[in-house]
Amino acid sequence: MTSKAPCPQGESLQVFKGTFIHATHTSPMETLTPLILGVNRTGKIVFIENVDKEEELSQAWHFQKKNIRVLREREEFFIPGLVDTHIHASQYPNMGTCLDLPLLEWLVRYTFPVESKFKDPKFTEDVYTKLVKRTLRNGTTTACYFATIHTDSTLKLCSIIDNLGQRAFVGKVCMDLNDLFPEYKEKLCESVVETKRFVAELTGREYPLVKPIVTPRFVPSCSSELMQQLGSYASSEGLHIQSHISESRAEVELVKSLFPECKNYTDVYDRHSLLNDKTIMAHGVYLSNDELKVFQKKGAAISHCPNSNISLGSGLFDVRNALHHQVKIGLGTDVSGGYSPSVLNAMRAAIDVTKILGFQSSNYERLTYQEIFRLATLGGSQGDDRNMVEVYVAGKKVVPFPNA
Ligand SMILES: Nc1nc2[nH]cnc2c(=O)[nH]1
Ligand SMILES: [Zn+2]
Repeated sequence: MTSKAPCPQGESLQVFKGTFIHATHTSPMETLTPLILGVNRTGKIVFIENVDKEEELSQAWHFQKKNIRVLREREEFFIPGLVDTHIHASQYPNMGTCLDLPLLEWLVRYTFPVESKFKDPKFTEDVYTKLVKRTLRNGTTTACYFATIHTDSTLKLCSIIDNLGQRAFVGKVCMDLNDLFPEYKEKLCESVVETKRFVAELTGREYPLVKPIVTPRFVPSCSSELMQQLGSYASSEGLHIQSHISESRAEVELVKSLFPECKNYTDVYDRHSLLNDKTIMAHGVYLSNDELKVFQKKGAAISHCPNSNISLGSGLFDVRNALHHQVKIGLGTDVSGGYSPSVLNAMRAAIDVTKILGFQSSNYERLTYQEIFRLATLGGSQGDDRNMVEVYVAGKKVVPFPNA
């Protein structure tokens, strides 16, 4: 996206004029008005300038001023696309239901059964098409998806996303332990081989916007051997990693009992090479300050999933404390632990959570609306190195995260 683009003759453009609102590292919400923006046929922004350049631009780019779409003042405005940093595409059939149990029981009773159904190609195509269309309608232009353990079904999700034009990281779920629902798990070797097949096939398809992400489900579902192999594979290939961490008290206790030699939950992932600057971990409600320091040091990010944390009764994640520790934070809907596929809903839930934390301690520094807007946009894009393009607004270079 650059204002210094060349100006080919006769290229057909869509041109818009109006208020633009965005977030930067130094300002959680900045209103730029009025600006004029041109988009070419491939959907690329070719210029953003002050409106006083309108005449000059219309000559350079050969568009007629009567064709400019002028946004209604105070009613219409542009914002960046919303980023959902944690969503289970495969849990869409359960969305809005089945929220009467805490996490570990909820997984066994409702979640593993629905995910098992994705071995059926017809079911896969039907559900994933509806889900991706729904997230796009809700303004999600980028998403980090969990699919299921089924490789071909997960590849189908990728092709649907590519077709519908969303930007995404997609993970084939890896899990080799599941005593409570043994129909839904893989063998250790199968999980690793299938992850490699998934990555190879997806990479080979060269979708411009859809990339793989290595996805161990969470510590209780993965053997130490599986985590080790996934960690070293992700490192050797430079792949992104996603999982869950410290979502509920019972889960944290379970992990403690499974890995008594580790200092804490974060240490388990760290010892298995799963914590680095390409990692995004969902929830983090019960992370200690020591663990947050490790996140900061490693450059790992947290997906704040407030709707899910409340719906499953997991707890309240303290975003302010994590930001004080300089940890990267984005917002996640966590469908279907969260009952809504909308990042706007996640923003509302994040506001509720910060208010509740404010009720609990009088000197708590609540998040502002503007900071929550930044979490939903720029915050969620921080780990995506594909965003590292030069951005010019009205001829001025914008550096979203100068120190990142
Ligand atoms: N919310 C949520 N937490 C998890 N932890 C492990 N799996 C899941 C899941 O599917 N949803
Ligand atoms: Zn989740």
